[in-house]
Amino acid sequence: MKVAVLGAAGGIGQPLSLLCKASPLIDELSLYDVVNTPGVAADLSHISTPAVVAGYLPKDDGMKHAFTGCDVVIIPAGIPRKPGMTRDDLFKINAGIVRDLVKGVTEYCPKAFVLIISNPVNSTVPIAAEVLKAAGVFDPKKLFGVTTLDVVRAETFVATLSGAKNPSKTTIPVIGGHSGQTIVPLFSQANPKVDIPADKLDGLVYRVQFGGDEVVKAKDGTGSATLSMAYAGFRFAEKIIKAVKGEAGIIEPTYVYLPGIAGGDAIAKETGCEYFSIPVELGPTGAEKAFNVVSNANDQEKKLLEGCYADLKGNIEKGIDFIKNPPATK
Ligand SMILES: NC(=O)C1=CN([C@@H]2O[C@H](COP(=O)(O)OP(=O)(O)OC[C@H]3O[C@@H](n4cnc5c(N)ncnc54)[C@H](O)[C@@H]3O)[C@@H](O)[C@H]2O)C=CC1
Ligand SMILES: O=C([O-])CC(=O)C(=O)O
Repeated sequence: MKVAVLGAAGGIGQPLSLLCKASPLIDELSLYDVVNTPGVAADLSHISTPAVVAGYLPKDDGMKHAFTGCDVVIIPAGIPRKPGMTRDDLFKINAGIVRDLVKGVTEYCPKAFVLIISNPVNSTVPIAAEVLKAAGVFDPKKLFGVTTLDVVRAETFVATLSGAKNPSKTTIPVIGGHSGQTIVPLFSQANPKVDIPADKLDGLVYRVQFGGDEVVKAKDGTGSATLSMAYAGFRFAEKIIKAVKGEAGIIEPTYVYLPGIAGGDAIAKETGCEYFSIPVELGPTGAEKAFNVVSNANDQEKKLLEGCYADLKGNIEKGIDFIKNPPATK
């Protein structure tokens, strides 16, 4: 199992690489960034776990060496938000970064599972899909927008009300996209059931939708969530790796191209969105089945979903357009 982290020297990349190095499921860890990967790799390589670590920079065919033979590619490369910015404000810089890295994937590891963390996820995943399509290697079951941090936040914040001792033992579908009102937690479908006092519900939903802003504000100009994102990114990557290795029954929400996944067409029709975060069952070939939790949303959640669709469709179009009609100066 060879895993690459692209943007490995960054705020997310370093702790995510640490978690990968600590995992007994990974044999080879490839760290790629435009800066500092030799140092990060040297540091991690002293940890006494099986994974063999190597760091690469763009020079000396670094991309080729870093990507070749990879089974899983995790992409947290790109700039983070500062206070006052939306995730969409990151598009100008991060769209081109994701495009170029995924072009590298098409050349050197076209069969890899690709996990996109770089924001705006609502648009960077369609960008990745268009690049993979253009190269004739798009497998929708293998491309994922990582929305696990929204799920992790929902689990954590709901526990402050329910008093659950281990927040991660409550399953909460968080669906839609990964920004503001496109993030829709379906607390009515929590398992085990959670009782949320009516006067607390709006505040709880808001906290899940704008949890990222809470961290951006607290970090006061030095970046956005990195440690919780590394945790969430590793949690999702580990689930993919376990599914690939044959573990059955793994289900997690993730942002996927719905028409390419069993059960996805009906959800795309109902939501009007081709890309959507939805619980999917993971298996050896990737996202094997999408679960239509949208149909079971209650009235309050249906209202939230209307707000989600309105924003998400534009974000998806913007990503697709970036590849189909490239701006002259990018
Ligand atoms: N999906 C999610 O839930 C979350 C996504 N994010 C996003 O993750 C991204 C990274 O955030 P941080 O790690 O905090 O940023 P950072 O600035 O600390 O690290 C980004 C890294 O990417 C590298 N990089 C830039 N261009 C590159 C290229 N062409 N090839 C390889 N590496 C390149 C930089 O050198 C840097 O080391 C941001 O876009 C942020 O918005 C952050 C938190 C949650
Ligand atoms: O808020 C941000 O910009 C980073 C992010 O996606 C999150 O923390 O959910």
